[in-house]
Amino acid sequence: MASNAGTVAREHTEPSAESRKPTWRDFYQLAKPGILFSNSITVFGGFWIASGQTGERIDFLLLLWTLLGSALVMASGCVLNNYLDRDLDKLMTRTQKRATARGAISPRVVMWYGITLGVVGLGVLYLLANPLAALLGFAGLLVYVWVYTAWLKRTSVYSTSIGGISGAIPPMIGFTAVSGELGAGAWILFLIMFLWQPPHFWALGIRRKEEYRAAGYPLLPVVQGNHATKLAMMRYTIMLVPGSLLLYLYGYVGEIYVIAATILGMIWVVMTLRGFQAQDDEAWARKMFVYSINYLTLLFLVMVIDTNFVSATPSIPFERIG
Ligand code: HEM
Ligand SMILES: CC(C)=CCC/C(C)=C/CC/C(C)=C/COP(=O)(O)OP(=O)(O)O
Repeated sequence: MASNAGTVAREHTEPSAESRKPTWRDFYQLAKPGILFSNSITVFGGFWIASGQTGERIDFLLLLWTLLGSALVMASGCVLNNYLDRDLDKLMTRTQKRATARGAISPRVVMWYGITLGVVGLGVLYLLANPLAALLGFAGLLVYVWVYTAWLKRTSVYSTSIGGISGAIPPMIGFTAVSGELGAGAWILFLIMFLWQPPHFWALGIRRKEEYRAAGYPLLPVVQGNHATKLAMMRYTIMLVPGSLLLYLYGYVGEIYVIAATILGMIWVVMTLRGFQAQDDEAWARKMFVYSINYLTLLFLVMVIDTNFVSATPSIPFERIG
């Protein structure tokens, strides 16, 4: 199936000499900047709520190093993901313009670009944050590049859920950069991100099911169909509501967060339920995908605004203290 589709895709999309020329923009895009930005929001969230528990000033220099180090490590993961997926990325409209799929940059250069980003990023985390933050970065990289990209994405319907472990690590990096240990807050943020990712990705999977099928990826919508995928999405969005409230139960955030997280989560559950009556699954899935990103951004925004700062030291920014 995959090889037939591949022949068809290649016939229509053989890149011209012009499209083969690499640009600086290609190198930038290989790091998947949109995904880096959202993941950095979660690093920031982890850093901020851990800072709330220390009773000390926010260490803005440490914040800067943590954001830089984690962004470099995540960029490394994205570049290496593009490197490893360059054959199948040719077969999907969504991905075939990537420099790796067009053959615009030599695979060796891309591989070394990814490795360099990773080594520098892990070095920044190790030397300027702490060894635990670096270790988590390394674990995230390993899961994303090796377990998800090189292994499960091509072979298993469980790739999305297990790959979600890597996307749940960035807020833990932010948290441990401050605390130096894996406190309850780190695990709760892990849980929130772990539950958020499958509905985020399956929305896209339903919308682009035929592309994924043609490329040969055993994604849930491809293997079990839209209905089974909607049921699975519902399980995750429902669990996300109580999951997100654990931050309040453990004293990291206040009541404003509780109200916002409940409303945001319930909207997502209702949207998921509406999927069972949708006339047009692709249109519904597009809305679900957009909402997943808005949900994540708003949840972390409110989390940061309503962080409980345990100390009444007036030097803490925004005076959201005590
Ligand atoms: C198992 C984990 C994940 C999978 C499989 C996944 C999959 C994807 C895919 C395939 C796209 C491309 C959409 C397109 O080109 O139309 C995408 C976009 C996006 N993802 Fe995820 N994602 C995951 C985790 C995350 C995480 C952890 C974040 C952020 C915290 C995130 C944020 C985004 C954002 C902001 C976009 C849109 C921007 C862009 O396409 O550059 N994703 N995701
Ligand atoms: C600490 C660390 C390194 C964490 C990794 C964080 C990270 C980059 C999470 C995002 C996961 C993601 C975008 C998966 C999509 O890959 P895909 O291959 O399904 O997407 P594609 O088809 O667009 O390439």
